[in-house]
Amino acid sequence: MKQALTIAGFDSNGSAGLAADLHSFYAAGIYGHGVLTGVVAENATTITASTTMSPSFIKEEFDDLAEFHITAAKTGMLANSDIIKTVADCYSKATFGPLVVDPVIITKRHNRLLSNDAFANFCHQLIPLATVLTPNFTEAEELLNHDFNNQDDIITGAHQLQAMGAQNVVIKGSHDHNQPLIHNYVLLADGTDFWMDNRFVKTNKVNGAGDSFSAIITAELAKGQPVAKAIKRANQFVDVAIHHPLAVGQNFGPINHWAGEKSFTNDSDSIDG
Ligand SMILES: Nc1ncnc2c1ncn2[C@@H]1O[C@H](COP(=O)(O)OP(=O)(O)OP(=O)(O)O)[C@@H](O)[C@H]1O
Ligand SMILES: Cc1ncc(CO)c(N)n1
Repeated sequence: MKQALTIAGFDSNGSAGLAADLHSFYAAGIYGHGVLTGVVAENATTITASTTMSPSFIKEEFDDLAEFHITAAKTGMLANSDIIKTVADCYSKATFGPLVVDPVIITKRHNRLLSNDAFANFCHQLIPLATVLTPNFTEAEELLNHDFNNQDDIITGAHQLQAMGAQNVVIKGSHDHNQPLIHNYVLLADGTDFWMDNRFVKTNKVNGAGDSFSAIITAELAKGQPVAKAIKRANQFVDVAIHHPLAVGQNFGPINHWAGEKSFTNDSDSIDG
């Protein structure tokens, strides 16, 4: 059985974080393990409280997973510099395969999930471990400390993130309600690149879209798929999952992992590497 690991926080409303990652692993046919870093209490509108696991507890979780044959891992909410240091240290000593780093810095509802004083640790200790780095538009701007004003800025930004140590970079596009498309930019380790343009859907059911995107990349890498194919597969999964919303939550809500799962069985061989 192929096995993957998510190193992430739990979101009480189930739409994001570790729960979304495990839904995604399951949908991709992968067994999922989880190193819990923290918990957020979230209703259908906003996060109301959060707490974190201690570094010693996180280390214990890593130690207990050493006996499993995990072939890819991802990070989600790491919250603070102590957790980043612990995760970077534990991951470097483990043999968990490629690492997808999703910089969970700020949510769509503008809740900050990474403390400001943890940016330096994130950049110096985690980004160099990333097989794939998947910031959203705002996170990429924050990591590089400058705004993107056009597509050339995004391309330059991805190269800068690669120079910081990430092998492959996906900068997820901004969401503009007046624009028909979301432009997601992919820069691969060999210097080749491409855009994934998705039709913008006017919906509030997009919680955990980014977590699920990085989780499906992880699941595909755990199966041994090439990076480009894993990224395209994840993009298709999330796109289908957003186009078939679930009636969960009176306001914001989750993407539909069941619909995403069907996209695997329908045309899993149709994506070029
Ligand atoms: N409204 C939307 N319509 C269509 N696609 C969307 C929409 N929102 C997000 N996506 C897709 O979801 C994927 C994840 O991108 P997004 O920018 O939402 O990540 P994120 O901000 O990290 O998500 P989150 O923090 O909620 O997990 C991308 O492939 C993007 O194209
Ligand atoms: C625990 C957690 N991780 C990530 C996000 C953002 O998707 C969230 N809302 N909660």
